[in-house]
Amino acid sequence: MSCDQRLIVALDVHNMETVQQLVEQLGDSVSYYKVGMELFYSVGSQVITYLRQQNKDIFLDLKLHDIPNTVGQGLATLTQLGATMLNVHASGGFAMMQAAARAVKNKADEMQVQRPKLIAVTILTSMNADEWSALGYNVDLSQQVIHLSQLAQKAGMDGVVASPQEAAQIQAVCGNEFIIVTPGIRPSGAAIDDQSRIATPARALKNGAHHLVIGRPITAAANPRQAVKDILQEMRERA
Ligand SMILES: O=C(O)c1cc(=O)[nH]c(=O)n1[C@@H]1O[C@H](COP(=O)(O)O)[C@@H](O)[C@H]1O
Repeated sequence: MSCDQRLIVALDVHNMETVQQLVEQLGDSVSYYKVGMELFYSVGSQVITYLRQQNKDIFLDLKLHDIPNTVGQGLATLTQLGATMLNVHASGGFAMMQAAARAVKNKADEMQVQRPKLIAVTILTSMNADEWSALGYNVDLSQQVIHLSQLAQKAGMDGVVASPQEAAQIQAVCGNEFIIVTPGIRPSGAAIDDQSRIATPARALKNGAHHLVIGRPITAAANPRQAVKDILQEMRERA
């Protein structure tokens, strides 16, 4: 089974044994993995070293959100790990995103390595309209996703994380080169879990997503390799 760079499998587990089992089981069918808070807080940078040894691309998803200096310094450190892509929260603001972009570029230049892509999370895919309005913003959720995407682009981000439901609008205003990463992907019939703004893999790709982040529909499946195979099939047939 050949892999597809558009699929990023979220390794939301908390020990190296499970990581190794999954990566071995998925073999050549997956070339891109996401390491998030659960795994990174549990095992630290050894997972990055391991995935690099396996020649995998890595999205290190730690969603930094703090004052510009703190985020910049944190990202400079993370840049040294050699991940393919890093992220921050767009709601940290324009100056924070600028500081983030600058810090990653400076560190990569200093180390003479390829600069990791840096993307901004717009509004979490778990959030629905009711939860959004409870936060007190007087703007439509999807409008805010578009606004944050434009702000992120202006601040020098390479792309955004958004739901597949907003991908088409983001592409329309930010262009084809701007990377759109969509979690909230559920193959038809799969459990929705804590996600809200979801779509199938095929729909997400049609809407313009460059990468699909998929976790539990693969990692919690009885047969993760078969789950990947089915998802890849769906991506190819209907994309
Ligand atoms: O930045 C992310 O990756 C992310 C942003 C977002 O808005 N929603 C979201 O679900 N994610 C991540 O994407 C993954 C989705 O996992 P599943 O819901 O299991 O497919 C999780 O690791 C989340 O941390």
